[in-house]
Amino acid sequence: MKKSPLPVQNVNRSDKNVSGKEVLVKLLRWHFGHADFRGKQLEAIQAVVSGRDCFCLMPTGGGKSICYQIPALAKPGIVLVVSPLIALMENQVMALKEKGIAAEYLSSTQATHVRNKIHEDLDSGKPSVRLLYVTPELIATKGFMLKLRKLHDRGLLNLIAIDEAHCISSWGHDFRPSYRQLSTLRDSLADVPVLALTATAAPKVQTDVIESLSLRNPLVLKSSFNRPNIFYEVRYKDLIDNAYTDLCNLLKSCGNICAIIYCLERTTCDDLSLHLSSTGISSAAYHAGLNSNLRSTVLDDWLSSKKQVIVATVAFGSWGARDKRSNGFSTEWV
Ligand SMILES: Nc1ncnc2c1ncn2[C@@H]1O[C@H](COP(=O)(O)OP(=O)(O)OP(=O)(O)O)[C@@H](O)[C@H]1O
Repeated sequence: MKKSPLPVQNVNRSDKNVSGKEVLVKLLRWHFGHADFRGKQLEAIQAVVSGRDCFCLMPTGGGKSICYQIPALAKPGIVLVVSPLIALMENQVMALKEKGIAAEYLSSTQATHVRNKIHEDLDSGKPSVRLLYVTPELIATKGFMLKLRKLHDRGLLNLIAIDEAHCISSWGHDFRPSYRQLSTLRDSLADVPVLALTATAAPKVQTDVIESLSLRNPLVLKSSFNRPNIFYEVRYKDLIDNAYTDLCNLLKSCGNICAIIYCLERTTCDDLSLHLSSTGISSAAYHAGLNSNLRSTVLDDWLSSKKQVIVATVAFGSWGARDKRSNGFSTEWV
């Protein structure tokens, strides 16, 4: 059953009240069912709802999304979320909609009528959308920047959240040129607070992100990267008779688990996925060589447990296993 959202108008609009812990915890419990904030979440949320820029470093799965989702519920207006991957946007928007939260994403993969509907909402007197996910490429277009300025002039832009903010830095492992364009956001939308989120800890990257986005006196939050619930093991391919067989045995010994296997090359994904399927492990390949419909289907099948294992390149997203490559593949259990 969908919950009706806690009406924003019930929240007193003075910044002091909307950033109060009691109000924010109430929103967290009502909409997300979590008992309390974790790590640095509350500090990040309080900073941005009070209008301060924030740089937030949290490990993968640390709960970064809540840091911009709660502000969208605490204050009127729209939270713009810049995300590098359509699969991630789709996934978050779907999860938010299931919770009764008005979220949308804009991407070139959507049908024109879907995009038009979102634009109509944005152009209406009182847009219903609270979280709008977009790619950095869209921000770089003149037309969309104009739209953002109009929303801003009408006092409707609450926050700009930049997920995977390390992509802006050429020092990082994931530099994406379109992220560089985000540096224009500060010039065009000067007084909208910016929240930069990343799980990449290199100090050079942090400084670069803060400078590139022109964050003003940002609150810099860094969470611990110690993940006691994660077990790491490296197996060297040259010490194993057959890496595929070893991997199949490992998967089978874990029972009916859900897994991601990251590979360096598309052909390895296809090949390994076929191999796993031939041994009775339901799996699918995911990489940039597949069309977006197929990638969406693979993601849905995996999320709904129709497929047990996804064999992917980094196109599958920044879900954390990128740096753990060893001898051709790495795995992350979820
Ligand atoms: N305060 C909380 N209490 C309990 N669970 C939480 C809390 N905040 C977030 N979570 C849960 O933690 C998980 C990870 O959250 P989330 O996806 O936001 O992490 P993330 O830091 O954005 O990860 P990634 O780096 O992969 O994007 C989710 O299942 C979410 O529901």
